[in-house]
Amino acid sequence: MDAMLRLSGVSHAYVGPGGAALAVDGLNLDVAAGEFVSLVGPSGCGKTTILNLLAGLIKPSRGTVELAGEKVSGPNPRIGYMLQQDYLFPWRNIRDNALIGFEIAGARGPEAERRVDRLLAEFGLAGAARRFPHELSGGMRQRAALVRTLAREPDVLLLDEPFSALDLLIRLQLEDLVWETVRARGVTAVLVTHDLEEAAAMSDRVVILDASPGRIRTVLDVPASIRARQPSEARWEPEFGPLFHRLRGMIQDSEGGGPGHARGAGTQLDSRA
Ligand SMILES: Nc1ncnc2c1ncn2[C@@H]1O[C@H](COP(=O)(O)OP(=O)(O)OP(=O)(O)O)[C@@H](O)[C@H]1O
Repeated sequence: MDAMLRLSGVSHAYVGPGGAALAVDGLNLDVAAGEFVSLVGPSGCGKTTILNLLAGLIKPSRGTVELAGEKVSGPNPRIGYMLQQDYLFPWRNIRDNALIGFEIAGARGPEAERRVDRLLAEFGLAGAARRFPHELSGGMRQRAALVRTLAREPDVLLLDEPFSALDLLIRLQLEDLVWETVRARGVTAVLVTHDLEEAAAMSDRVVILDASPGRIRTVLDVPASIRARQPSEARWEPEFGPLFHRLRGMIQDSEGGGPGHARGAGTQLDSRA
């Protein structure tokens, strides 16, 4: 299958007063159309930098980033980006927040409004359409942010820890919602997360990055039985436990530690998550 996203020999260095620091080093990665890939690795290993490169928000110091065979040279409406914070405008109601992308593109009209209203209903937000962000729960705000991102029908969804600020139950609901949405629409997704369970339950493949600078240590294929189930159900599959333990072992290796290096329950990569 042709790659929807392709990173070829990509390196990125941030230049500061102390000189240049390499955040991503010679990365090669293909993500097929409709595939769901997670990036995991120790804090500072370059995960967000990789998403920003894919989004065209920063340019690689070396190598190329391609979207459907075309070089990414700046932000592209075919790519939607969702972050841990919802970044909803507090002075706009939920519906008007969701329509902002169309307004910026000069494309707000009856068709755009119909599309947003449909998505708001699908995401259980029809009754909240005229409410303002401060009147909603964190989970509802993230759903509203998701509606805003999906309204322009992106081919690619980049997700940078979008669930990490939410309570566990809300997080599980949103994982299912995002998973179902991208599967149903054939969207290509790249998720950055510190939650290994989340990565294993949502993805087709998990990319494990080395401590620093960003290099791929290994890529783990998720078994078909897990991929076939929505994330909340996938966790009950017999193969899930062994997969999780393999993933945790690889992460400990990538951090340069052995079994004694495990932290807490071992599902999170750092204390922030
Ligand atoms: N704007 C920037 N200027 C300078 N250095 C930066 C900048 N952004 C990130 N870095 C550095 O690049 C490296 C990779 O950062 P990045 O945020 O991509 O890692 P990460 O894996 O997403 O980290 P975390 O898991 O903590 O979010 C880190 O050493 C970080 O300090």
